[in-house]
Amino acid sequence: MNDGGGSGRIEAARMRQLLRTYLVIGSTNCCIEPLRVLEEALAGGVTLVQFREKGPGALTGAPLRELAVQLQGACRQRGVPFLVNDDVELALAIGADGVHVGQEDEAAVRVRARIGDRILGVSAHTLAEAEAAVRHGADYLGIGPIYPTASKADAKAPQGPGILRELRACGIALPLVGIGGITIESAGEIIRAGADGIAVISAITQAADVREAATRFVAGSIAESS
Ligand SMILES: Cc1ncc(COP(=O)(O)OP(=O)(O)O)c(N)n1
Ligand SMILES: Cc1ncsc1CCOP(=O)(O)O
Ligand SMILES: [Mg+2]
Repeated sequence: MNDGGGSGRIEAARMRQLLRTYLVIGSTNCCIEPLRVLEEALAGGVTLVQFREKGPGALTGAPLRELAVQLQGACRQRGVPFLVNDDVELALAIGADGVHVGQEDEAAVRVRARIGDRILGVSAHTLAEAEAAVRHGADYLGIGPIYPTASKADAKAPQGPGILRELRACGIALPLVGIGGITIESAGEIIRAGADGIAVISAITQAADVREAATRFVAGSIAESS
């Protein structure tokens, strides 16, 4: 399953649906067992999952692969696509539904050649980066950080929702997801600014009640789209 719904690249309309409540998760983001956090978030209705194992204490080697396979299995049980951040080798090895790469990672045009029709997400911070990613075969763009974040040590300066309005005004039509410091309270503004969804790490993974937090994001997303 890459949830393109069969052979060929995923349709933009389907990609927009998947981006509505996009969980990004790694062991360093979780206060309890990552599988338990993911299962609670899936029960709350998250629509897409990215495995992002980065930062101090991040797993490597066999333990990293084992966690990836474990989390992917939980997503498969719920029919939610599972993407891998940065590591194209790992994504291909475990049969993930796609990858997300940034401007400092393997070039999007080469990743597209390696992954075939699987989902390809690319980070963009400027119109030029967004236009290049579109040319190079991205299925969606990750835009941010929108707000300050403690989950990415090397994050660029927060841009605010205005970057989303700018990209849309300049003709970027690809599915967009906002990321960076997004909370339940700020999610609506991200959608109104032009994003198709929101990507979240800490507001879900570090919530006192993960399922409830995910549920509130999903409910907010539905309300914004109605
Ligand atoms: C959905 C989404 N958007 C942006 C990012 C950031 O990717 P990148 O710039 O490559 O930084 P790292 O996440 O690799 O530190 C993302 N991972 N997901
Ligand atoms: C991976 C990434 N890319 C830009 S900001 C960020 C971290 C988002 O984490 P949080 O939702 O906890 O701010
Ligand atoms: Mg990256």
